[in-house]
Amino acid sequence: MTVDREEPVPTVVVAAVIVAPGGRVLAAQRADPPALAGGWEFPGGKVDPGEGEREALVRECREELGVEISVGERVGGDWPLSEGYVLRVWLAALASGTPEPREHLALRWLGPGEYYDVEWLGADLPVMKSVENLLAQG
Ligand SMILES: Nc1nc2c([nH]c(=O)n2[C@H]2C[C@H](O)[C@@H](COP(=O)(O)OP(=O)(O)OP(=O)(O)O)O2)c(=O)[nH]1
Repeated sequence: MTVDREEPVPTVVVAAVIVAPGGRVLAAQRADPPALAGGWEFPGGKVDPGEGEREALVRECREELGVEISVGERVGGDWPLSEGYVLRVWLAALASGTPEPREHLALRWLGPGEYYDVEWLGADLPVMKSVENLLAQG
């Protein structure tokens, strides 16, 4: 009998790529920690124990931006983050409200041609590339 060494379960970070008419996507500038402050990401955060991933996405967008979203299709699989964390990403649309930076330094809507105008966090740059391809397919 072989005994598999158990893989530690990674913490899941969920993020929403909120897409608005014209292919605009919402980027958010992190306020902390110091190592990440100033970098741009997609709104989201860690899934709480017992919470569903889409549920966490809706909660984080409510807390961070003051908006309600509807969650659409998944973007890719597990995007690598630092050790012990994985990033899972979904497309989303605004259902109600106007995003405001409650926890971020700033928000920016990036239209096609502007997708790389911000300093994306390392994990988010390939996500942006994948989103660009998805949106180009229509
Ligand atoms: N939310 C978010 N986090 C990201 C992205 N890309 C990326 O590398 N991260 C990293 C930054 C953080 O180390 C971690 C997410 O932590 P967080 O601070 O957003 O989580 P949280 O809102 O649950 O915060 P907290 O309760 O732990 O303070 O994942 C992204 O696109 N969105």
